[in-house]
Amino acid sequence: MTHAVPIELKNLRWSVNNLTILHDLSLTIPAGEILALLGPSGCGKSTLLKLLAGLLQPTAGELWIGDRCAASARHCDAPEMRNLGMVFQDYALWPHMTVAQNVAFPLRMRGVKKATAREQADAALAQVGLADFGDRKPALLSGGQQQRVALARALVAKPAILLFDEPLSNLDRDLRETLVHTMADLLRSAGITAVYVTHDREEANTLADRIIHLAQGQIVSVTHLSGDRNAISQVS
Ligand SMILES: Nc1ncnc2c1ncn2[C@@H]1O[C@H](COP(=O)(O)OP(=O)(O)OP(=O)(O)O)[C@@H](O)[C@H]1O
Repeated sequence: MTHAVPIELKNLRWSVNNLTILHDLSLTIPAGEILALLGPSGCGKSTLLKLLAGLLQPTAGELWIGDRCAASARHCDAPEMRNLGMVFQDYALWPHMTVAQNVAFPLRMRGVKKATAREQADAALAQVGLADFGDRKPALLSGGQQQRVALARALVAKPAILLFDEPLSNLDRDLRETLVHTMADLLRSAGITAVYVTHDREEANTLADRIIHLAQGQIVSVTHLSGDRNAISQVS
């Protein structure tokens, strides 16, 4: 079990070329919550994810991760200081490495010895249902299996936060349905705080504790799914 951390956005703004893309967002994501970000193309979902990851710096406001101000207009903690993992749409696996080497890579980068890293990679692969796939090359795996490898690679370093950018959008519907359940189970049992960007309302409904609906860089409504799964609050 990971030590989950809360995330807090305090009037977080991001502008580029005098254009404000995210408008002073304020939001608290409690430790261990799975939050889905839903909204039309161009509303700012990926931009918000990049601010959380440390790939962009806010123009104004503050981002708090746990009890630390991770970013503001004055400073920005590097991604590797934030104890987070990311899973992308295109898997981003290294083709020249085996599946196990891909999963072990974040551990090797931290100086974990080869044998220990392999053991932990095998355990992470077992978690995502790929126990026997460690010695294969990623190209020999299906899209759904490659995305499981990417998930194992994100989980292996035991991050406090996982960020997902439309991870299932390249897969067919049946696979998406299976994988979304696998992800929800893994995130809940690991107690990870997760932010999950998607276009797919059903996926968000299945996975998330809460859905934030974004439009034109603003939060327009919030749907609470745990407890009363139909409670929707409008944000004026
Ligand atoms: N570096 C940049 N320079 C100029 N405009 C940018 C830059 N990055 C993002 N934008 C603009 O910010 C807006 C939000 O982009 P973002 O990628 O966050 O949207 P999104 O909701 O993730 O869209 P999609 O669902 O299509 O991925 C878009 O209008 C985009 O063109």
